[in-house]
Amino acid sequence: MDTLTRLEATVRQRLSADPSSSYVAQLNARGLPVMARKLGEEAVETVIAALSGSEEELVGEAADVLFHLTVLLAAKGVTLERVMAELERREGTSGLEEKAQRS
Ligand SMILES: N=c1c2ncn([C@@H]3O[C@H](COP(=O)(O)OP(=O)(O)OP(=O)(O)O)[C@@H](O)[C@H]3O)c2ncn1[C@@H]1O[C@H](COP(=O)(O)O)[C@@H](O)[C@H]1O
Repeated sequence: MDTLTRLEATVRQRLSADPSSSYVAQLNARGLPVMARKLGEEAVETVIAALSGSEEELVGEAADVLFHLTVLLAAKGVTLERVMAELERREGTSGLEEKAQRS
């Protein structure tokens, strides 16, 4: 099992844990808007790290993005498997074709 899949399993368990002992449970108790805002904040911090931070900062912020994305998807009941299937579907297509299909 890869790291993200293990993280997803842990996050799914912790969503309903006691908020006093779990950050994921705390996020769940605070609700979807807070989870979404956290993901947005970490995305912005990743952009800043990419443009003006160190490689170490970029790695840390990218990990925070993946963590908060995993939490948001789990809270919405969307599996990583489904997201991966969407990426696999796109594998045979160039990014430009995908862009043209969307417009
Ligand atoms: N990978 C992570 C992970 N990455 C980042 N974070 C937390 O995400 C938060 C992001 O940092 P911020 O500075 O934005 O947040 P903050 O100011 O501390 O917190 P807020 O009050 O603003 O939410 C930090 O508190 C980090 O500790 C994580 N918390 C948990 N995990 C994983 O999730 C699992 C379950 O965690 P618990 O639910 O705490 O058991 C753990 O075993 C880890 O594997």
